[in-house]
Amino acid sequence: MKRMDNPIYKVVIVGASGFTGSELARLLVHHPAVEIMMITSETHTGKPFSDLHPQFYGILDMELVSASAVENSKPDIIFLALPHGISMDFVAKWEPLGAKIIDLSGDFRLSSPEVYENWYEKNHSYPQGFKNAIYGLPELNADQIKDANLVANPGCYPTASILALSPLFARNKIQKGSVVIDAKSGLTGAGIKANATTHFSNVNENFKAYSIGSHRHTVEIEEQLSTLSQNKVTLQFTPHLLPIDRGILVTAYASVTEEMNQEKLDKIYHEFYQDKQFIRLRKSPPGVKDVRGSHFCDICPVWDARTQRVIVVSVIDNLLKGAASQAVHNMNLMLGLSESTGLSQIPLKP
Ligand SMILES: NC(=O)C1=CN([C@@H]2O[C@H](COP(=O)(O)OP(=O)(O)OC[C@H]3O[C@@H](n4cnc5c(N)ncnc54)[C@H](OP(=O)(O)O)[C@@H]3O)[C@@H](O)[C@H]2O)C=CC1
Ligand SMILES: CC(=O)N[C@@H](CCC(=O)OP(=O)(O)O)C(=O)O
Repeated sequence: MKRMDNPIYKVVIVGASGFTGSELARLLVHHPAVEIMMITSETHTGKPFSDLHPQFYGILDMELVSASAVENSKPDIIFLALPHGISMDFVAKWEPLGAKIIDLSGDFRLSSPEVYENWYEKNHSYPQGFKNAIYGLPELNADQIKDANLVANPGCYPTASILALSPLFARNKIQKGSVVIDAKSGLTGAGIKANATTHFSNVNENFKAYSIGSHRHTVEIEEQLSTLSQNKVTLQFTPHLLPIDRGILVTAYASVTEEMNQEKLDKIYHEFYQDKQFIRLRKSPPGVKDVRGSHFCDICPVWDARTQRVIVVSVIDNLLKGAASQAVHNMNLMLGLSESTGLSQIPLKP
């Protein structure tokens, strides 16, 4: 039920036929301060949304329209749930419309077009966009997000990795060059289109690393942790593909710059996240099902006295805290709403 005493903001989901687009719809359909005014797809224009995503049958049967219809629609918020390399053209075209734009792709997450072109190995068609884009990780950037007109929603692996290590980097407790991030993602991280890598028989009962030493999320994590610590951070990041639908589990390893013990480590994490309602600090290592379907990031920092290293485990749902619910959190901040509006889902377990 929409609250009629609140303004109802009009939102558009561009790329609603995909995984993050459909998760955005699931969150926004019951969000008390917004109305979904338009959902777009180029491939499925004219079809009811619930034909593509039958979980919405009788709930959101609205027809998908071409993205070109956005120009005449005067939305307040535009979510771009599009592949990187595609979003940038829509941002360039639609910034003058005056709507606030939340881009779920990687097109504006990095510090400059040059860094983007280096890691994404393609030209950037709208370098001017970098000037206005704010990195949309609410736990670190809430104040800037509130005033932003263009938010670059973080990548899924970077969300889990940055949140796992931020308390230590913010206090400059990490020894230079010591960080190793071992990350595992469920298959929906690869988007809705099947390919050889995501073919059932290549994934089922299988488990493998990919993009070793070269994944584009490496630089996204490095840049954010460098900004936080005001020191240039270089780290190793290795993603793996898990034979599950959704969920990311990160295990991060690091050496520290001063004497440490478990109590001290816990204190650092509790102080850093004390007012962050979607971060849950855990005493035992969390599993991906502990956060599935929710906006939570569960984190368990452990001091390994034998090796004198920190081991931090963090889990998120890649489609939610790693994408759609993070985008809604950003929207709440941009509209001056309570941060948790529409984000109170309890994780789905078993
Ligand atoms: N999946 C995840 O866990 C995460 C994804 N992201 C990012 O979010 C974005 C969306 O991801 P996801 O939902 O998984 O992707 P999907 O592949 O599931 O969906 C992307 C949608 O974009 C639309 N699209 C593709 N090309 C074009 C085009 N040229 N013009 C207009 N629309 C187009 C497609 O719709 P149609 O063909 O119907 O037009 C498609 O449904 C990506 O940038 C991704 O990297 C970020 C964090 C996590
Ligand atoms: C499992 C899987 O394939 N994951 C994707 C990352 C998903 C994501 O967040 O990608 P963007 O930065 O493009 O938004 C990958 O490794 O490319």
